[in-house]
This record gives sequence, structure tokens and C-alpha cells, in this order.
Amino acid sequence: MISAQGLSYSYRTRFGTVEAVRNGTVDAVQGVDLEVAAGEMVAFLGPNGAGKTTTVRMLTTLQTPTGGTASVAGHDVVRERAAVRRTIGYVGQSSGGSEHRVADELHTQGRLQGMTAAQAAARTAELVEQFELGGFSGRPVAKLSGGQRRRVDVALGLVHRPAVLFLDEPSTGLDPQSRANLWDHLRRLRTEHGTTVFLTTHYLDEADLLCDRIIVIDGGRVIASDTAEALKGRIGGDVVTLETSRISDAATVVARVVPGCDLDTTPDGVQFHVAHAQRLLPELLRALDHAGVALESVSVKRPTLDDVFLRLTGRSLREEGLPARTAPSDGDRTPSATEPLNTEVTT
Ligand SMILES: Nc1ncnc2c1ncn2[C@@H]1O[C@H](COP(=O)(O)OP(=O)(O)OP(=O)(O)O)[C@@H](O)[C@H]1O
Repeated sequence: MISAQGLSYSYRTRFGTVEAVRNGTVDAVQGVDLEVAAGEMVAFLGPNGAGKTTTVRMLTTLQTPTGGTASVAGHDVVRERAAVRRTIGYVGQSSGGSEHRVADELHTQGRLQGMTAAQAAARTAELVEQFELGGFSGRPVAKLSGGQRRRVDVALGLVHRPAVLFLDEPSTGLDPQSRANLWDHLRRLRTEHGTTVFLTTHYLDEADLLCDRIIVIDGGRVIASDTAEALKGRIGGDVVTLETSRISDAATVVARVVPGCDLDTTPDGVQFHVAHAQRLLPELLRALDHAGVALESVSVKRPTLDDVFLRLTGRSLREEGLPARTAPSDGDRTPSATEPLNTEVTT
């Protein structure tokens, strides 16, 4: 349903503030290959600046790739833009919300998609019911809570019954309850309507709990693609984390007591993977004590997606200080959360 081969995008920029900058360009997406089957719900996971939004904007025809090819439902994203736009819904990163009433926004979107007034009214009623918007469909979108507004955003992206829905960070800024509620709606969309859903996120739990498959992107390249379980299975064994200020001494002791273990240092200590951690801890703790390495904490846990990311990239998705957004290049602009896709966009 979604297919990309060697998809790439380089921004022209006047300010070189990220490591990916080369000769006045930022290589934001560097040869992405991906395949998403009909009816799949896929999370596109990666840290800030990994290239998620840029990839989605190319797949949704909002930006023209500078390299590679991609198609959605068999339509090329460059040569058959209009056909792609008819097939997809796109919900961008959260907007402030308009001053128009929820029902009017849905109705207008239906009319923009070429429906008659009667068809738009019927579709509005359907979506109000499906997304439980009835309690506030007469209120201005801008006056809704973040979770309510996000449901309206998703409903707006679905007015024309697209076969594929793209969502860019759908739950950023939502409280846990609103996020769970949105996830329920997205799950129902897939199970009841067979919609293919492709969402970007940097929330590990969202990718883990909601999606059939996870594609991990980092530095503009896909570094993994599998189910959450299979990705976690790659880690093998328990994850042991030792918090200490004596990081290199702790690493030396761990390497001696658990030879061949996969050892990483973190900002607060060391982390390694081993089968049956509980059996080796007494000996390890004695050795650390003997070496005079004081520990602030010890934890043992089953692998998480963050451990997978740490293994793949050598750093945690939760780390601060990941690449920041550079100053926009000339001609770029940000779409509203539910930009009508039949509007031509210059990139
Ligand atoms: N308009 C732009 N001009 C120049 N560089 C840009 C522009 N937009 C994004 N970039 C850069 O391209 C890279 C990828 O950005 P992108 O927004 O695709 O990442 P992302 O994974 O969606 O990040 P986030 O999670 O923060 O939304 C980053 O290095 C970013 O700074």
C-alpha cells in the first residue's frame, strides 16, 4: 500500500547548525526503503530531527523528493500527486484549531473534497458519531481540549474515506487519558474499516502498544523494521543498569565478571544484557564493592524498545540534546494540521 525505494530529501539552508549539514544542505532523509501492507498499522519511530516528518511529507506529496521513488496505493507520489491525494488522509502536527464549529469544519472539508451539501452533511454526522464528537460538535475547534481537538483533526483527515491515513505525532502534548482514547479510535479505524495507518511518533509506548510494526529511523536512515516483540527479542536476555558516578571503573568490573556481555555506558552509569541476571548479581555486587565502586541504584528489567534503540544507535531515544531543527530554508512552510490535500503545495 505504501512503498519507498531510496527516498531522499535535502533541505537548502543558510545556517549550518546540525551535523547532517553538508555544503549548505541538510540531508534530512537519506535513502529510505519501506513497504507497508494494506490494513497495517505502522509506527515510524525516531528521535527529534530523525527525518520522520520530512518522509511523511514526501509520501503525502507535500514535498517533492530530491532522490528515490515512492508510491501510495500504486500511485507515484511525484507523477500522480492528485491520485495519491485522493487516496490518503493526512493529519499533521497539532495546530491551534480554528474558530469555526466542529460540525462546520467537517462539512467544509467534505465540500472541499467535492461532496454535495447533502453528502457532506451525512458524512459529518457519521464522523461525529464514530469519533464521539457529539458533545461538542457545536463548539469552535479552538475552544476544545487537546484530546478533543486531536480527535477532530483525525476525523477531518478521514472525511473523504481515505484508504491510507498518515498521522504526524498524533498524541504529542496529550495527557495519558486522551492519548489512550485516541489510540482506541485509531485501533477501531483499522479493525472496523481496514484503513492502513502510518504514524510518526517519538513515544516508545505508542509504537509498542498501538502498532503492528515499527520502522525505526535515525539520521535520515531506516535502521530497523519489525514487530515490537521481534525487535525486543533481538536484545536477548535481561537489561541490567548500574547507576554510579564511577562509570569506567564499573565498566571494567562488569567486563571482568560478565565476559563478552554487551556493555554500554549511559550518562548515569553502565548497562549490559545478560541471561538470568538475578543469578549473577550477587557475585557482581561483591566484585564492585571489592573494587570500591559505590552504586546509587541497580535495576534489572526485560528489554524495551528504548533498549533496542540504544543497541542500534548507541544512544537512548530518551536522551536530551538530540539534533535540533535548523532555521528553515527559503520557500518552506508548515501546513495546518489538516491541510486539504487537493491544494497544490510548492516546495
Ligand atoms: N525547513 C527546513 N529547513 C532546513 N532543515 C530542516 C527543515 N525542516 C527540517 N529540517 C531538518 O531536517 C532534519 C529532519 O527533520 P524532520 O522534521 O523531518 O525530523 P523529525 O524526525 O520529524 O523530527 P521531530 O520529531 O522533531 O518532528 C532535521 O535535521 C531538521 O533540522
